[in-house]
Amino acid sequence: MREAHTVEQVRAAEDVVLARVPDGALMQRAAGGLASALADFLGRVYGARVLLLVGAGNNGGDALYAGASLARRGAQVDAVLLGGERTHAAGLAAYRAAGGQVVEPAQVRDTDVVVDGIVGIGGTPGLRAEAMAVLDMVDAPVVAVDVPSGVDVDTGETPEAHVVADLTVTFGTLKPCHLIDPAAQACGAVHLVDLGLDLPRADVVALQAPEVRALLPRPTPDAHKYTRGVVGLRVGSATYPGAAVLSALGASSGLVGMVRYVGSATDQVLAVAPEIVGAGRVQAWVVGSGGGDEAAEALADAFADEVPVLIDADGLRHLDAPPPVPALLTPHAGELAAMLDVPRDDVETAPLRHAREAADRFGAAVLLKGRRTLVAEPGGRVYVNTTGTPWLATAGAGDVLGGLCGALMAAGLEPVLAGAVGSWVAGAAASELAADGPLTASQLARAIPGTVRRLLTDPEDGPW
Ligand SMILES: NC(=O)C1=CN([C@@H]2O[C@H](COP(=O)(O)OP(=O)(O)OC[C@H]3O[C@@H](n4cnc5c(N)ncnc54)[C@H](OP(=O)(O)O)[C@@H]3O)[C@@H](O)[C@H]2O)[C@@H](O)CC1
Ligand SMILES: [K+]
Repeated sequence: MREAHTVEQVRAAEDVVLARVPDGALMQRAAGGLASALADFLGRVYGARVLLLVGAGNNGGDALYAGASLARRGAQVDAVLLGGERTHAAGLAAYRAAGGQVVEPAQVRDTDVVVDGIVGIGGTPGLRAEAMAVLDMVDAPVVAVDVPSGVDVDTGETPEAHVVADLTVTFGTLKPCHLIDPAAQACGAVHLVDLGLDLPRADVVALQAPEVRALLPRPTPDAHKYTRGVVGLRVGSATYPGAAVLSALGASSGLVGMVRYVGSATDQVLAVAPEIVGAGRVQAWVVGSGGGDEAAEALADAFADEVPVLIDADGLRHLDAPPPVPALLTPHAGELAAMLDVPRDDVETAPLRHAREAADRFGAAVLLKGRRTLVAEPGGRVYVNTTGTPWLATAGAGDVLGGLCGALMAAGLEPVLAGAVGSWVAGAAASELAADGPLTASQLARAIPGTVRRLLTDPEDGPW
């Protein structure tokens, strides 16, 4: 599992290590990792041109020590000191001793890479005018030190100007900005340098293949269809039968023993999945996708069964109070905005904050769909999904996801984990199917069993 810790958690863990290692040792470790990552990024060191943008704090110190290391190995390194007098003194001395040059902004030359050491976890969001001016002058790939300067580290928000990096080399642990959009998009690839920190439990995490594999329900040797769980679908409507079909395909990925369908699209559902049966006892309901005006009644019927419910799309419109059963709500940004009565733009610029707020307000797990889908539990953890491809932004993919997550709930996963595992599997299936090309929602649903099989047999070897 990848964990993202807050600035406060990182500082506390660093303090413990700083108290027991010699002065500067932690920064040397960080800068050593940064220098190696820069060497890998450049492909060569001798003769490579490197431009350091050095801010006033320790982030600039990291850049200077890494620059010194590259200069000693024959790189031509220039540094612009944006912090003036307050530049990290020991880092600057080491840098000069290694042959690194200090230049004025006006002297900035063509370079092979820009190293953003403007500001790290000690910064406030935004970039100051001088930093922006220098960034405007250069046209080269950017490697960010710890975080892309200017982003909000703890929330992943980008309220002001910020660096957009090709690679971010971070230290000790990830921070929320490395996982959560929109800041995550400004990080480029993320490389973590281990500092040996002893860190507490993180509130922002991203499941990886081994955890997903461990969480996936699988039949015991003596299983029968009822012990594996039965999921019920109250989705689709006369107007939107397709949503029922896609939800049914998502739920029929083989992860539960049986799927039931109750609604007005039975013929269409049976045409694609003849194993689906009608009304009866279930361990979880899926309500809402394409439900139109039928969704209100479907929701009330589902609640009456007192089993966990996944509520999507039209079902969310009828939710004005916390659901009376354990629930997973699966809005996209527009639906979440309506649930919280805020503009859609607010949700898109601050997805973490709004997913958490909705989870608290509705007392339910909230899965906010997006490039980086978030699954928040009330007052607790947020799971960030890192699988998937931009091609997954296609009509009906949400219906498939709803069916899949509902099946996982029926199989016994608690709502937040059903959301985290389901979104991981759907993203992984999309990547396997079409990392670089188009896919449709029905193709996605049909790809899920194969992805699950590969994950169960060889978790280290997928394209995830
Ligand atoms: N702790 C450790 O042991 C280790 C820490 N490590 C490294 O240290 C970094 C944290 O260093 P830090 O605490 O010195 O803060 P840092 O991020 O450099 O910035 C603070 C300075 O920036 C300024 N400033 C603020 N906002 C600004 C803005 N928008 N634009 C421009 N300037 C702005 C602010 O000054 P101000 O001008 O506001 O008075 C202040 O002087 C961390 O990210 C990692 O890289 C590693 O070496 C591993 C070991
Ligand atoms: K930085």
